[in-house]
Parts: sequence; C-alpha cells; structure tokens
Amino acid sequence: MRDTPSLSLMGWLRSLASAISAYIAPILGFTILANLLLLVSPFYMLQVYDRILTSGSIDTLIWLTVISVFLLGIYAAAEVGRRRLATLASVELDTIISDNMFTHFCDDPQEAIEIPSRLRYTARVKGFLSNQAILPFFDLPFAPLFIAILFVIHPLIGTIGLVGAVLMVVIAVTAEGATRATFLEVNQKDSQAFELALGLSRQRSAIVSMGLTEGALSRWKSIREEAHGIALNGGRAEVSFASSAKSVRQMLQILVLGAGGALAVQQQVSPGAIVAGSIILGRALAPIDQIVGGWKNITSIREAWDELGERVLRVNDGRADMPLSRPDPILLLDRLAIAPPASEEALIRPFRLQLQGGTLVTLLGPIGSGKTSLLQTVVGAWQPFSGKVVLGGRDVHAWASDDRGPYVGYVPQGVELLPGTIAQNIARMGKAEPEAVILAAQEAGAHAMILSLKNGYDTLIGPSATVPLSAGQTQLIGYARALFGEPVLLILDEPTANLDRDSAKHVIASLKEKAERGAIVFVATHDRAVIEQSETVLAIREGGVISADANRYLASLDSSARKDPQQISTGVGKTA
Ligand SMILES: Nc1ncnc2c1ncn2[C@@H]1O[C@H](COP(=O)(O)OP(=O)(O)OP(=O)(O)O)[C@@H](O)[C@H]1O
Repeated sequence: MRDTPSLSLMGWLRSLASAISAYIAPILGFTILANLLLLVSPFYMLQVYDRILTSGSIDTLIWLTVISVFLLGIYAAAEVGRRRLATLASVELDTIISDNMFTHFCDDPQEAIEIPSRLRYTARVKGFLSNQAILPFFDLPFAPLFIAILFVIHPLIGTIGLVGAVLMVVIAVTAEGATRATFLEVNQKDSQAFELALGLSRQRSAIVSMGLTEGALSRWKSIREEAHGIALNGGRAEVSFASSAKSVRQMLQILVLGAGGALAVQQQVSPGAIVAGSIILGRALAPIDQIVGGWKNITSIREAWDELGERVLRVNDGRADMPLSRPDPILLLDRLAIAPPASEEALIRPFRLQLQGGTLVTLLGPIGSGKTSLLQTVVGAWQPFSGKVVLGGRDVHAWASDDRGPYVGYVPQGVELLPGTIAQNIARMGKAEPEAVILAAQEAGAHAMILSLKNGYDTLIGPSATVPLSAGQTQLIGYARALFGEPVLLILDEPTANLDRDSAKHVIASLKEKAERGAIVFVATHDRAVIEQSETVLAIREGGVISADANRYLASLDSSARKDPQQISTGVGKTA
C-alpha cells in the first residue's frame, strides 16, 4: 500500500473520467438540465411573493404552479437519467477491470496473489459510481452560476454566497489533508486483519490441534484494537469537518435571509428575492457540502484507484489472436534457466532438452531443488529466467494461455479444484460433451469413485459443497482434468502422492499409455514405480539438470542400494 497517492485529486478525477469517457457527456447533459431546472423553485417563490401576493391573481398562480410542476417532473427525469448512467458506468468499469485483471493474472504470477485485494478495490470504485457519490463533482461547476445569480439579486447577497463557497472549499481541502493519513493507516490495519483471518480460515486444523487459538485471537485483537484506536482519533477530525461544513452552510443561509431582510426593509430587494436567494445559495453549496461529508469515501476510492493502477484500467481493444492448430508433439527447452517469480537469481542454470511425443520422462531432485519451479515454467505459468520453452515450434510464453491450454494437461502439486461441479472441473470450466468428461475420468481411474458419490458428476466442489473431497479424490479429478481433450503435453507434479496402491497403479499405467499414444509425458516424482515406466530421467542437482537413461539410473540405484535421487552418478550425462 502506498503512503501517498500517485495522482492529485484532479488527476484522479481526470483518470476516472477517461475510464468511463463514453458516459461523461450524457451525464453532463442531464446534469446541466437538472441544475438549470433547480432554478424552478426559487423562480416560483419569487413570482408567488412578488407578483401573486401583490396582484392576487389566482389564474396566474394556477398556471405558474402547473408549469413549475411540469418542469420539476422533467428535473426528476433528468436526475433519474444521470443516476442510471452513473450505475451503468460502474458496470462498465467493473467489466474493464475484471477483463484486465484476468488477462494480467495469466501473464504474471504476482497478479494472482493480488486478485482478492483488487476485487475489494474494484468494489469500492464501483460503489463510488453506483452510489452516485460522483454526481456532486458534476454539480460543482454550477456553483459559480448560482453565485452569479446571487450577485444579480444583490451584490451583498452575492458576496455572502461567494465568501461562503470559498470557506467551504477551504474546509474541504483541510479535511482531505487531515483525514488522509488516518484513513490510510486504518486501511493498512484492516488489510493485515483480513490477511490474518484468511490464514486462520485456511489453517484451522493446525490451530486447533496445536492449541494456537489463544495466540491467534490475541494477535487478531491487537490489530483490530490498533485500527479502532486510529479510526476513533481520526474519526473525530472527520466528524468535525463534516459538521463544520453543515453548520457553515446553515449559517450562510441565515445570513442571506438576514441580509435580504435588511435589504428588503430598505426596499433594495423584493421579499421574494430573500427566499429565492436563500434557496439558490443552498443549491450552490450543496455539492461542496456533499463532497466534504463524504470525504472519507473519496479518500478510500482514490486509494483503491491508485492500488488498481492504470494497467487494470486500460480498455481492452477486444482483439483476439487467431487460434492456432494442434501443435506437433515436440517439446524444446532451449537454454532454459529457471527462477521463481521476482527472483533475481537463477534456481536452475541454463540447460537444453528436446522431448518427442511418445516419451515418458521423470524429473527427480531433492526437496526444494526446483522440480515444481521447472514444471511451472514449462507449462507457461512462470516466465523463464532465460531461454525458451517451445512446444511444436511455438514459444509457450508468447502463446495466449486460453489458446495453448487445450494442448496442455497439468496436475500441480497439491491439486486444488475450482468451485463448480466435478463435471465442470474435468471439462476445465468450459462446455463439453458428457462423453468427453466421462472418458477423461475413466482414463484417470476416477469414474467409479465419482459415481460412488451421491451426486456423481454433479457433485459440487468449493464453498457450496456438502461433503468435501479427500486429497486422493481431488488428485484423481485433477488428473482427469489434465487428461481432458487429449493434450499433447502432460505435466504432472507428484501425481501419485495422495493415492492408494491401486489408484497409483492405474495412473502410472495410463501415463505410459498416453505416452505410447504420442503424448509427451513429463512427471516430477519420488515414486520408483513411475521411474520404472519411463525411458529417461532428468535430475536436478546443485542447480544443474542432468539426464540419464531410466534403466541405467535404476540399476545404479539398486547397485548402490540407495534410493535418494541425489545419488545418481553412474551413467548420467549432462543435457546438451
Ligand atoms: N512462488 C514462489 N515464489 C518464490 N519462490 C518460490 C516459489 N515457489 C517456490 N519457490 C522457491 O523455489 C525453490 C524451489 O522450490 P520448488 O517448489 O520448485 O522445489 P521442489 O524441488 O519442487 O521441492 P519439493 O520436492 O519439496 O516439492 C524453493 O527454495 C522455494 O522457496
């Protein structure tokens, strides 16, 4: 979270306006109409006090009333129009941000972590428009017009209006300076509390089993208490500014009435002008009053806008690349070096490897050596530190994820499924023929297990699930998802880790079968049974990748009677 916003208030308003530019002109049109029609009531008062009361003409009064009511009807329609447009603009903005958010989510692993907070910021910005809190900013430019009318009524009344408006702007500017720091501090504490709550909800078992409840609760309480303390102190300033603005506005209206009364006694203005002047002053000051009263809200939106950043606000040009055909099953890791996102040092030094369809390769290495990192890079989730991953002649990282995805099956370590049904998860959340879903489940050895569930393929996963799936069940469904659509490249990270012997046997047999049918199968594993089915092993050792014939590797393991993959030495040659 930044301490100061990157944009000034005007800069922020300009940036917001450009994001919803299509709506600005129509909202402005309705605003002009509504503000001009706001003059109907003071004009009506002026006529009633100065003409009707002196002439006693009931006919004129009736006509005047009918016309005024009609014009106020148009005013109401203009208000509805601009409010509706503000809501539509909020929907448009939400769509732009969501589209961009998911595009960046695919491009940059760091963006995935940001999504929950970005969603909270988006809701704030959207609320600013849908709650019509933006409209006082549209009304503000009409304040000079109303003050000019006050000058026409009488220079003294105009001067009171002008001084009052300047005073309220000073209150607004001071309020911004005085409350911003507090607001940002409270927000920071709120985010800390939110992250702690998220951690607690994910680690309930560890907390309960090891008696961490009291410690977690006191940590939570201390963050909340700090936030409350700051909010209470800062809240006092905020309430003072809002109340000052309100009472200044009331006082000014009294002053205008008083000054008007004095001028009327001296017959410098008519009695109607006193009432009209007071109403017009009220209209001139209303937007400033609303802006000062909602300052906390505005600070919060500006912060959200800043955090979202220009990137997620850029309008999508809607262009889509031409989908590419099924790639040839040739995987080239070309001088590929691996590093976790944002890391400045390579975890795995450059290596070269080419795999053809029909091969099953196992990836070995001690814990933390970079197996998962290597697989994440090969599937396109992480950018290479250097070098390229080329599938069927196409650079995986320059290939749009949605277009590339159908040709890649990936079972990550610790599979997690998306909220939805089992069938939707296997079908990768897209539309699919039931036969294709069932085929993938059968190949993964998950079909019987799924049918044994009460709702079969319609069993819900995620927050709406009645019964959570076990780790093994989740892994099998994750494997079926990877097999769906017959991908060219299958990448699996410890696919047998949570499985019983029979399921593991089925998975290994199906991997072998997939390879025999032409796919490239690349598996990180500690499971000897997988290595026995593979032709080649790759081992990560001290930041380098070495390759070996799987049979020779196993023989060397047996001869040394050590099962640690780090021990490969015999028959292992460096990759090109
Ligand atoms: N998302 C990430 N961001 C930053 N660093 C990461 C990330 N994921 C892994 N690392 C780091 O990369 C290194 C290798 O981790 P990786 O998970 O690739 O190892 P591994 O060989 O798969 O281990 P294991 O056998 O335990 O699964 C670790 O030091 C880890 O801290």
